[in-house]
Amino acid sequence: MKNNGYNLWLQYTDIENSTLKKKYLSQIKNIHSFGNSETIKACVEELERGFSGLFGDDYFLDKEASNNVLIIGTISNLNDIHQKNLKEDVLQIKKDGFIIKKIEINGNKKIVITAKTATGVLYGVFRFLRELQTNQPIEQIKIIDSPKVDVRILNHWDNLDRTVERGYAGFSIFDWHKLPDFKDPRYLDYARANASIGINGTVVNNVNSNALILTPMYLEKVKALADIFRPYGLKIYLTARFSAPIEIGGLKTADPLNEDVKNWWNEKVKEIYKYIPDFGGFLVKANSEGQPGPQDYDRNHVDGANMFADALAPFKGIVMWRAFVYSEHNPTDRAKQAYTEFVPYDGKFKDNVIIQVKNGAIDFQPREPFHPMFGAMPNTNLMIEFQITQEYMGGATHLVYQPKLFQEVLEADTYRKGKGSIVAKVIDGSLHNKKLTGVSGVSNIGNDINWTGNHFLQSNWYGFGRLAWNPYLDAKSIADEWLRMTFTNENDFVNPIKNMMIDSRETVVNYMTPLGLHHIMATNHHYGPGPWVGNLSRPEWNPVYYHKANEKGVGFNRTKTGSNATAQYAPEVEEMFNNVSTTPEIYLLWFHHLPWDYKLKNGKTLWNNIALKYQQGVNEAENMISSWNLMEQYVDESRFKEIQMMLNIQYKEAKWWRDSCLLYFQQFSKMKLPDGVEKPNKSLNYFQTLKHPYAPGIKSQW
Ligand SMILES: CO[C@H]1[C@H](O)[C@@H](O)[C@H](O)O[C@@H]1C(=O)O
Repeated sequence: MKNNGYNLWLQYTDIENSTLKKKYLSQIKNIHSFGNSETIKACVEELERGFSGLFGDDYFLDKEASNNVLIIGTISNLNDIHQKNLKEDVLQIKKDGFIIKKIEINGNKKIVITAKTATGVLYGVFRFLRELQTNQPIEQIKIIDSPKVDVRILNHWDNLDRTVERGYAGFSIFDWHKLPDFKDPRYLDYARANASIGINGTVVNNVNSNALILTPMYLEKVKALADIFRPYGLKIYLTARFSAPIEIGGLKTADPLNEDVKNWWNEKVKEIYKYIPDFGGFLVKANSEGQPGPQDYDRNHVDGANMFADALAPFKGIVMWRAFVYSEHNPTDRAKQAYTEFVPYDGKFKDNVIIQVKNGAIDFQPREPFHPMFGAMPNTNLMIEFQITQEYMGGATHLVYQPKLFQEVLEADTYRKGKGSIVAKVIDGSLHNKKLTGVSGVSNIGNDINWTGNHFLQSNWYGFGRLAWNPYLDAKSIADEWLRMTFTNENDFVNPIKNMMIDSRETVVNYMTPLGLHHIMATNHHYGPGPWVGNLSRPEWNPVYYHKANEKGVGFNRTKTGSNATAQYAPEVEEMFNNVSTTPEIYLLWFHHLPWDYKLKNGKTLWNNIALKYQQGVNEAENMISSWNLMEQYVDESRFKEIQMMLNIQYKEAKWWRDSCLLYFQQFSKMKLPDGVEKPNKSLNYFQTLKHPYAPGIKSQW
């Protein structure tokens, strides 16, 4: 049968190593489950699904067996003897954490999967299945693991008409037209996939929000989804359009300090909780890119966020208030606006507000320095937002393994409480002892059969979830797990392809935006190169705003002699970025405008370095094809070929990037290309923005 990738990393294919399979089977003779909640039922179903796949025809349960059995249930539902045995271990788990442990009671061996909550048990079940999928020994199994972050959430930029803003994997999986009556089985698989990596929340509609989602007709539909997701520990959240009281409430204003407006939201929230008693709360994009917000009424973000917080607090709901704000009021440097608008209000937001900050201060570039807001608001809850979908990284066509990018950000040192104050500590709340923490990711999921448009980009959904659970994990080991579960345990496949994935992030930086260049993608749709003049309606929608190339040089001076964005970092970081010789070269042109003949550490000119990086990126994209071509024997035909075709497009487009950027910048540098860099193919009209025939992922017209 063709493998169409629908089963993601939950392939549960027959374990190839027959000795290992036998060993597993001898230790799992029966499943004893305790408790009968929907979640515990889901645990048993998942185990059965997993076992029948992994063990194939050899799978059968011996209903009589009491030795070598699997015990499933929350700790309070297990019998006394089990509870006693696990007393010490239970002290180590937090929140939805779990224990998987081999124990022996009266000569009977058991593997216990338990937790304080049923959702924790489910996480343990998926973890146990992962151990089998990746062929780990289970004789002495003892795994105790807890999430380090509270809210681990996907943000779907899905519109009610099923288009997906910046989505490249088809239409939205949420079929609002057929809901609530038609419950697509895919909703359940979506919940399973999320639960398997510990994702516990989802915002099902776009931050560029449509107020209709808050009307009864839509709330019925949202409720249907919530009911399907609930057993999997997946909470539903919605975006709240700030002007909803006017649009669907008939009020004349949405002023957050107006009593009628407050009452309207209070009532609306009550209504939502009638449909969905465990509703998670709101995500709000306000006063950004034309969205309505409190500033329309001369109020500030605190006024706006706290209004929602008050309405949600009685139900324990939260408000994720986005810090991605920029507007024409800040013409010198868009990178500074979020910090300027939020940091002065530190400590003013209510406890159930969490400020959602993109990983960098501009916008999900292939590489950005960490956002200066991380660590700068010690008295405010603050979460990180990553973009799993690849708005600025070739849509779903380019293989870019993003956990490497996520890890780079999480490991960056903010120095806010001295050396070692890394972003991960801000995010898990340990740096400033935060009560509410979160990690969000803009989903790359659509209704394509393989969910993410490209088989390999499933790893970004997977890796996002793993890092949200534990922001200290290593991207390489995540890739290892994912490859084994998704394809095969053959080391001759896993090792080279893992390296290919790990290197893919630097490759995309090389062929798109080396040495700190950024936002030079084609204007509006952001697919392909476009360093030339783009959308003129606003300066910061124009790539020339970001690279500032002229005869004298290239780069954005953000030091104290320029926009002074560096001043938004802790003094140690500020100093490092202000000084060109201590700025890591990967961020050079992010912070400095430098002459074309400026010498880098390798003694070569800036121009030559730029050119060589573009070439390197192309070479690496070509090498990905050769690495993949050696793997035919390990992968089913359909996935092998689909990936191969994608890699060929990526290589073609890497050349497109190299040629257009070098030809464009050469007009200013007026320097020759160094040896080793292929001559751009001038016959193509490169200085034109790609007119995409159907423009996937275009911005919606709100
Ligand atoms: C949802 O809108 C998006 C917009 O499409 C995108 O180009 C930009 O990256 O960010 C916005 C945001 O994050 O709000």
